[in-house]
Amino acid sequence: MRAPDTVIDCGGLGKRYRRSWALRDCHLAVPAGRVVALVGPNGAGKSTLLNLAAGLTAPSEGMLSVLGGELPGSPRALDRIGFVAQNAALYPGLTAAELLRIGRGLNRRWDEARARTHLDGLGIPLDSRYGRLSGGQQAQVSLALALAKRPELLLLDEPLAALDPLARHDFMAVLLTAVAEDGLSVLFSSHAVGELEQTCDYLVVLVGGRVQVSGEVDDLLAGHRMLTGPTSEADAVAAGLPVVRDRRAGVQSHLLVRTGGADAPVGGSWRQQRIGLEELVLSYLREPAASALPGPSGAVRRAERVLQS
Ligand SMILES: Nc1ncnc2c1ncn2[C@@H]1O[C@H](COP(=O)(O)OP(=O)(O)OP(=O)(O)O)[C@@H](O)[C@H]1O
Repeated sequence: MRAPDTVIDCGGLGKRYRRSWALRDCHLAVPAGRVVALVGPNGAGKSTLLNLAAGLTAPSEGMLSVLGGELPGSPRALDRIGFVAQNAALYPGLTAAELLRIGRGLNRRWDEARARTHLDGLGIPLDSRYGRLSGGQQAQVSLALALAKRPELLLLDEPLAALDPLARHDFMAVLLTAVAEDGLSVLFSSHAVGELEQTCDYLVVLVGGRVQVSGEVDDLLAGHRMLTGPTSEADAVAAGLPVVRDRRAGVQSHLLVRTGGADAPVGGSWRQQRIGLEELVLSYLREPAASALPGPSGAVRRAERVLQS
């Protein structure tokens, strides 16, 4: 089977719970082979999007497909997707070994040796009851179960939320090893924006149920500049550029602008520098009206990939 170009495609996707919309008019084309961070404030719709991709709930409007055209929840999608829900509460009275046995019975593809090696390597005893393990160990058992399916796409809903820094590090190390070995794609929601730059290579920011930012991390970082200069000239500079965030601090102003990759066309007393992913994400979250979505260049790149394949 040919590997898909995209792992999540949606257009005009909406999900309504009674009168309120959890997601509205979402358009995404997430390329395969990426570790994708899904970021946004509480209630932005992250879990809703992950649940839709896992096939646990159905869209109210629009279209959503996974793994290059599969219907979420269909047998072909279920076989190829691993999902760890938010606060994944596995049966607390069962041991890790018993959970593995259940997984083996429920999945057509099941790599038990991999799961055992994973848990052995972290010193997690297979005969411990899940409910007696620490939060970090429970997260590792959930990850081991999800990876034992050898999924092509792994969906993780806030996997790091309850973990201390060391446990987060261990969790991401196991995940990134699996990504390197299997080439699987990962979509994980997270509030830990400070840690994303080391772990993800694609970013989706959801705000108020809509996609505010989506793109390759490298492109996003290359495509923004922080401009610093005299407030007396800030209006004139801002007028000619797509400004994401405008901060006036006395005589000096800071403008975060989208440049599309090149330096911004400013000189004189203005300095410009690149920013890190955390600052970029926080700037967009503080300015919900700003957006950075794939324009024609993204569409061209996708079209080129299709033509080359
Ligand atoms: N089953 C449900 N019934 C009714 N409303 C729901 C349901 N699930 C989610 N919602 C609503 O949909 C919106 C999006 O919720 P969702 O859980 O997807 O956000 P989130 O980004 O994952 O939030 P958090 O970061 O707090 O986990 C919220 O307003 C929430 O109250």
